[in-house]
Amino acid sequence: MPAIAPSYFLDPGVLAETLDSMRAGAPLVQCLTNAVVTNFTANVLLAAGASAAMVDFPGESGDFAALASSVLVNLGTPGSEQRASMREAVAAATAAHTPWVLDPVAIGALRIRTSLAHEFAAASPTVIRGNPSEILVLAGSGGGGRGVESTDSVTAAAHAARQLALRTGAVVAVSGPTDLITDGRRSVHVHGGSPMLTRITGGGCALGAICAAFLPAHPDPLVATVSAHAFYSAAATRAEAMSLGPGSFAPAFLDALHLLSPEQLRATAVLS
Ligand SMILES: Nc1ncnc2c1ncn2[C@@H]1O[C@H](COP(=O)(O)OP(=O)(O)OP(=O)(O)O)[C@@H](O)[C@H]1O
Ligand SMILES: Cc1ncsc1CCO
Ligand SMILES: [Mg+2]
Repeated sequence: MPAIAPSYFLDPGVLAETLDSMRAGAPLVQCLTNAVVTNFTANVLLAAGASAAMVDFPGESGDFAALASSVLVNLGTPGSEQRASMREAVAAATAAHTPWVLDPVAIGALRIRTSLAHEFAAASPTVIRGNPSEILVLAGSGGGGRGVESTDSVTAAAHAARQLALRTGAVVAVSGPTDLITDGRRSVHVHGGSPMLTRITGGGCALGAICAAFLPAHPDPLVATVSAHAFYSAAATRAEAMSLGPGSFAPAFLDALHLLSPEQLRATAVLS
């Protein structure tokens, strides 16, 4: 199999329509996410036009997963109570057909989150989103990155991403300078973004929440996930142009998520 699969052509007009329908639907995104990025993630969702609810306690998370538009399960700080909440939310989301996103943060050497990620990957997530090192671990062909950071390239994880997608039935999204989104048969690269997203915390974690926000907006999860990445990248490019460094990038990014129009997304998105 070649390192890079033939690209699937997606009309940029579809990205614009999906952004429009995400905002029109104002999805309620339940986030079970890590303690570092919770506030930033909620702000990113609100700026984009979605709603956020960090309902992550046992006894509540399952009930809420049945009502939410979509769910994010991010393994960044997986304490025992959060692990119980996540299991409850995954079971309820599955029963209620609520789409959900798995972000297997920093798996590899860390035993608890690595086995939890394998458990959840086998529970039919709609999307698995991670950096290249995380995707390689989940596919069974890597040892992990450096904490939450990747030590592998997107190209090095491309084959593993397709295999993981075919095995789990999930759309797999791999982030980096160029993002790769695949369902195992179709692959799309999203260019753009900003290295500033790696100089603030939560650049990848909030992208997982945006993927969850877009899932109810299009029936094809590959199209929804590509639209989410293209939107996020376009906003980051615009924010970088308006900022001096990480400190001013973060609020400029929220502004750009709020201001970016479907027409601007259609005109500036670069896919291959
Ligand atoms: N060099 C780069 N140029 C442009 N965009 C980038 C670059 N590196 C990462 N990105 C973008 O940053 C976002 C986060 O990707 P990254 O791979 O850093 O996630 P992550 O490692 O999971 O982050 P987190 O620390 O939140 O877990 C994505 O939108 C990606 O496209
Ligand atoms: C820094 C950090 N540590 C655990 S989760 C997290 C947020 C970025 O992934
Ligand atoms: Mg990450």
